[in-house]
Amino acid sequence: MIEATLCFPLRNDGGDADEVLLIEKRRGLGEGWYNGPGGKLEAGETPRECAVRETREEVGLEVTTLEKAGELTFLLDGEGHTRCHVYRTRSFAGEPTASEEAYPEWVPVDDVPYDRMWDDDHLWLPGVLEGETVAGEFRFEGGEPLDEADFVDHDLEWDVSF
Ligand SMILES: Nc1nc2c([nH]c(=O)n2[C@H]2C[C@H](O)[C@@H](COP(=O)(O)OP(=O)(O)OP(=O)(O)O)O2)c(=O)[nH]1
Repeated sequence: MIEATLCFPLRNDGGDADEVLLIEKRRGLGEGWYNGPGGKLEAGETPRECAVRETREEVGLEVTTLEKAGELTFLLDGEGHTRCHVYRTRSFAGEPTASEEAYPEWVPVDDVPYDRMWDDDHLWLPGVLEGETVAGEFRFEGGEPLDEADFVDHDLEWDVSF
């Protein structure tokens, strides 16, 4: 199974609302959709190290003090395809900048463009952005690539400890 990560940097907008740093993905799986910075683990890397590296590579932000918020398993045609470790953080240095892989954008947490994201994201990302923890299993059907398969059903468990 592919091991991958997602990282959701959060900041206060100066009032009483929060914003999340999303990327518009410019290539690879999920191209053209919004997501958090993230990607696949490299050899010898921990999920946390991967989330830090991918966020640096994709948007130039140095994130620290990552809080584990989720563990998501994506199944394709009944077989484990990707396990994704989800983090959030309010600690980072630098300014988001575009890369070959991603255009970054601060988005109000109440205005996340779920219609331009993976079909399952509206089920778990709102809770993650509110500070909850989640374990989820998401079943897709229709063959590779995963981002062209149909999302068919899911199980979610909230308030899990990692
Ligand atoms: N939000 C969300 N992210 C997902 C879903 N499924 C899924 O694989 N992802 C994430 C996990 C990874 O962060 C990312 C895919 O990995 P990636 O960005 O490295 O893929 P890629 O094909 O572009 O790989 P690369 O060439 O850059 O190595 O998509 C999903 O249903 N929702």
